[in-house]
Amino acid sequence: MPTTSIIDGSVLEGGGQILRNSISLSALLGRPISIQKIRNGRTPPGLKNQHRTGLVLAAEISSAQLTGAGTGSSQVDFIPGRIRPGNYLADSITAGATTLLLQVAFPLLLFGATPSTLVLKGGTNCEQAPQIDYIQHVFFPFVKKHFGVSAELEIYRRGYYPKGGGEIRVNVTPVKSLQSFSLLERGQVVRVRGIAHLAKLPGHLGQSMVEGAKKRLATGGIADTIPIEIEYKREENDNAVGAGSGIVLWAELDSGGIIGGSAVGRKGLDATQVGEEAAKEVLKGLEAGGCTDEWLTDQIVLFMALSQNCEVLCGEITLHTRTAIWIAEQLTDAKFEIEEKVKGNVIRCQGIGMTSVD
Ligand SMILES: Nc1ncnc2c1ncn2[C@@H]1O[C@H](COP(=O)(O)OP(=O)(O)OP(=O)(O)O)[C@@H](O)[C@H]1O
Repeated sequence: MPTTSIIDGSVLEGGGQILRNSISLSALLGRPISIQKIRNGRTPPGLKNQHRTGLVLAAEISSAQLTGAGTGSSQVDFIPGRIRPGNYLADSITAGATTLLLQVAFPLLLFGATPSTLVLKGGTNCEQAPQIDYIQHVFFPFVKKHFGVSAELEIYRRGYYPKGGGEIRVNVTPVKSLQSFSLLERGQVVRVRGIAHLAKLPGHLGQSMVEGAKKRLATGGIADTIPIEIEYKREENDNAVGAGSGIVLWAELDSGGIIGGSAVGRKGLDATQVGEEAAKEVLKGLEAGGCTDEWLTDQIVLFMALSQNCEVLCGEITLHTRTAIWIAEQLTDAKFEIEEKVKGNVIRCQGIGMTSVD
């Protein structure tokens, strides 16, 4: 058996991402790990329900021996076995983000021998996590186009904070290996698209989010020759557990890049402001000069490490991105390099060229 790698969960961002990325890599490489000082950068530290659910799901998929994964725990040990593709269900019970459950499980199923299906229950549109529409319209299109992966996502029911109760289904088609790519020109904005969604709230709030977003995009420099297409959708009352709202926008670049921005409705913030907030994020992402926004950048690091040779012009390099790079370099032989440009930053990765075993 390979020796156990010790991962310090308090390093850099010190949050849940360290767990998810290191568990995914451990399972894919068949390398036992012990993660210590879990979420030491957060208050309170230790495992929350969402993280625990993700760990259990990853352990199921990779036939792993998982110990210490109780709520609040500061150390888990994970001894991975064989990755078994199949149909999996995970329920965070709370409004814990389904998208973060996906983040830990998706890379494993991508390298399975046969297709898999994930049914994930919990929050679909929460703060501090990608909204499900971000995964559908920013993350998946990007990884499909550039890494050559294939996945279909259906949103059955939206789940908002605090009740959760959402449900998504993801069909994953496995790959033999990930494509390499070079994306060094930001290019021009072709169009901005978006979705405003709400449940158990008056329908006009959807319209206000759209108006707020459009107005802010226009005053923020999106030329009136660039199409802005934002739809809004109100869930049927019996198709949502709790009330909630939000909006996800994305600017499509002719280079193949995508810049997302989003906001979730909350008390004290009117719907127009929710739309404006999401638009401001897109404008900030565009201003940063990259082909990826700050969140997409940290989310593709693991894929870059598993691919052979990638380089991408990114916007802001966040602590999340630096953390993802740190984990990848701890657990794999991938080598990353960041080059600061006048506008944006190029991340280059000499990856490990992972191939599926079967
Ligand atoms: N607005 C957003 N749009 C897209 N992705 C987001 C957004 N906010 C956060 N994310 C993504 O969600 C992930 C959050 O990681 P983080 O370590 O903060 O996780 P966490 O499990 O919520 O843990 P913690 O509670 O420890 O912060 C990152 O991959 C980040 O890119």
